[in-house]
Amino acid sequence: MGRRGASMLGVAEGLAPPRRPEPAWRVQEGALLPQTSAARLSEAMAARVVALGIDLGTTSVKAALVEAVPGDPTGFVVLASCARAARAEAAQSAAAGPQGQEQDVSRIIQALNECLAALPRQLLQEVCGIGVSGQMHGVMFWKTGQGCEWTKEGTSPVFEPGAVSHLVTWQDGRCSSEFLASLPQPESHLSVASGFGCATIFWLLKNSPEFLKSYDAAGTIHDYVVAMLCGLPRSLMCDQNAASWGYFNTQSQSWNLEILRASGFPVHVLPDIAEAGSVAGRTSRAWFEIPKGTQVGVALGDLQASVYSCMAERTDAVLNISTSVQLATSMPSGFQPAQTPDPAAPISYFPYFDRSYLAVAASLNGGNVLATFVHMLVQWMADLGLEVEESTVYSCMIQAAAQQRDTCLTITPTVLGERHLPDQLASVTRISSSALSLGHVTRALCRGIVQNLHSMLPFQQLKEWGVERVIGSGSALSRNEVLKQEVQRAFPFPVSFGQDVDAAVGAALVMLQRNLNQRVS
Ligand SMILES: Nc1ncnc2c1ncn2[C@@H]1O[C@H](COP(=O)(O)OP(=O)(O)OP(=O)(O)O)[C@@H](O)[C@H]1O
Ligand SMILES: O=C(CO)[C@@H](O)[C@H](O)[C@H](O)[C@H](O)CO
Repeated sequence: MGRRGASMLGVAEGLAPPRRPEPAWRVQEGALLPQTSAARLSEAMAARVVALGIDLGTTSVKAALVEAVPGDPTGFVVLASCARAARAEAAQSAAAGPQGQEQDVSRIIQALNECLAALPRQLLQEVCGIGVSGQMHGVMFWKTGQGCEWTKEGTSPVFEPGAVSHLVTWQDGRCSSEFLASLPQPESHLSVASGFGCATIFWLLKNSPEFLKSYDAAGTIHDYVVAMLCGLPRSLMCDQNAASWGYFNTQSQSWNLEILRASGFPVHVLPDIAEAGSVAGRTSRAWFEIPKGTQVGVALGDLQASVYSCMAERTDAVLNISTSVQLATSMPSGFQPAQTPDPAAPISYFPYFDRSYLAVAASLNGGNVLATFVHMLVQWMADLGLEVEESTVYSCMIQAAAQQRDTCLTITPTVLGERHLPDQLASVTRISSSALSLGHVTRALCRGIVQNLHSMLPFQQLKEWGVERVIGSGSALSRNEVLKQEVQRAFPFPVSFGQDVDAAVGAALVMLQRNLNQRVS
């Protein structure tokens, strides 16, 4: 993979993220680093290479310190990791109404700071690259030059958000079907849904034009963090995130500027585009114990970063269940999606690395459905005068469902609708008086999440595409035995379960590989 052309910013020396990344920089001599002499290779490998990966998720922030171990079968080791609940839901905005979903950026950065503070200080000093990923589709705004303030937390230098808006997340439902239908047709293979950055900006343009005048930069939450760490003069975004905003053409790697301008869209806030896997800049100051001048990668989509962390073979599919669900497999090299968006299609083609694509069934309804059920129970209990911790509810319901191996209760769990069927909400059928226990309901919810995914991408279809194995990731899956059982029951393949800091590890791996490539070239 070389330079992509003048329109791409921040593309440094060629990084070659492999299509099947797990053994990427496990040195399979010659395969990945063909011009490298054995002497230079062993010299490079002798030095310790540690990268920090960060994932700014919807529910939690995660950080992982990952070291390259060339002799190890996996090629890397996670030295330390940390996750912190963000608890960032902002109060309902009057303009957006109950469909709005916004998060408070200060809380997300606070959770990030807590994660960094919990990692071993000495290892942070050794970090040679920082990779960041996060919740795709969402948008936040800031004022260039005033996006943050640097301060100290204890003895550690940290930044705190300055002139920033809330983050309007991918779960935001303010753009109704009618509103979306009123927008111009994008020149892209991806259609535009509520919660996509450009749809949200169009909505703000129509409903809160004054709000937009307060800011001159926009990005995802992870683009914001990269911009603050590096002190970037303009916001910078990779094609993975740009595609998830809508009105971005992945073939020409450019925004649909003419279409957007013609509709009065504030194109000046759109980020510049960089190649996924390239370096956005270097830290402009020391951050915690990480030295000033450390390379920071352009922020990646959480979907792509999770897949990167665990898809090892061409015949693998990745099932990630965290707040939402994604089932992804890679398309053959050279694949190009049809250039017309199809809003009714349940499968999307998202850009991966090196101009390749992932075929993805991206369901909006995953762990968040279980979280909604838990909130409902906790609220009902409070209404009944009882107090119970959410974590207690999770463990009791998972235990109850583990003992309830089957159920006739059927739950279609689409409380958020789906992007291809926004108005089809959840339903419960086949309710009998003997199937109302906590175990029945939880089993039916977990089964429903998996069955809903199956309705979007029938698992047999994966077989036809040559998939032989499914790798499960995401903490809603790793923490829930019943969900794992339902996954194993539904897939006609062996399923292996990975780690729950997957996207953070994936983001770190991209930086590690880049660093190793630089050392040996
Ligand atoms: N105590 C618990 N036991 C089991 N599952 C839990 C528990 N607490 C939360 N969960 C599940 O984990 C989900 C959150 O997963 P995770 O922390 O991976 O989210 P996230 O990384 O922010 O998501 P995303 O990457 O999609 O943005 C919740 O939606 C819920 O279903
Ligand atoms: O789950 C998410 C954020 O926590 C999303 O970013 C998903 O990754 C995304 O919705 C999906 O992967 C693709 O649309």
